[in-house]
Amino acid sequence: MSESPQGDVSVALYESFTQSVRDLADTALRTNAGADELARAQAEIEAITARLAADQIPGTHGEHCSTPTGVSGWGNTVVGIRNAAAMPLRFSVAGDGMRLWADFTPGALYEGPPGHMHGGVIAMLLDQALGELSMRSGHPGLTANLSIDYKAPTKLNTPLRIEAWYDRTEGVKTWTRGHITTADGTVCAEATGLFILPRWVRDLPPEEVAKAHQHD
Ligand SMILES: CCCCC/C=C\C/C=C\C/C=C\C/C=C\CCCC(=O)SCCNC(=O)CCNC(=O)[C@H](O)C(C)(C)COP(=O)(O)OP(=O)(O)OC[C@H]1O[C@@H](n2cnc3c(N)ncnc32)[C@H](O)[C@@H]1OP(=O)(O)O
Repeated sequence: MSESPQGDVSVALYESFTQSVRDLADTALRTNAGADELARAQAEIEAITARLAADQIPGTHGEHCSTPTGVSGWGNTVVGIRNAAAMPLRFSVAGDGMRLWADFTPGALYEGPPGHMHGGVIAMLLDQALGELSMRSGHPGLTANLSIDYKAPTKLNTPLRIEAWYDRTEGVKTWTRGHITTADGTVCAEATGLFILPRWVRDLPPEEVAKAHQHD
């Protein structure tokens, strides 16, 4: 059993626990249960929440578990394995760090136009993909600019692929690009991002900056 930063809980158990919470959110959205059943379920959910809240970290997971250059990803709203609001995306990264991708099928929780993904959620996923690629390519930074062209409606409950690749670096500025495609290769949205190594990181000793990475 691998140990988490917070104790002797395995990663697999965190993943499975959080997936159950996600399933609850999806089911809560789509259930046809009547008033009595909803009231009973609500009381049970609130009891579980109170039980788990009896021992919890203050603030956010990232604040609690990060160092200046070692960013904790477990609470991340796109990839966080402990974040029930995250899909979560699971990126594969090319050996040279110059490209990454993830396959996913968004469900009802991510709806904007009926039956379609919310444009803000699309932007959020692309921000993460392009930002994570910036880091994986060895040029970490915060998003300074993200530009998105929405080319075709992005259907829910349909297999999609998100992909990001390296473009170029000029000093502290790195540009990456990416898109979301359907199984037949239709591009639903494409993006360009500018990621800047912030001044407060630039002011760290160079050996600290070189260690910038994302961990559990
Ligand atoms: C906490 C992470 C720290 C990052 C590095 C460390 C470790 C990274 C490791 C892991 C990261 C992990 C996961 C990341 C994955 C995905 C996360 C998704 C990404 C996000 O969700 S992230 C949140 C949203 N994001 C923000 O919250 C940024 C708010 N913002 C700022 O924090 C500042 O605004 C900043 C830092 C952008 C710049 O500030 P600054 O003081 O460091 O830079 P400064 O002013 O010195 O400019 C230097 C040169 O950039 C040019 N420049 C500046 N801003 C520009 C702009 N907007 N457009 C075009 N050019 C611009 C200047 O013109 C100058 O250019 P020149 O040198 O050519 O004159």
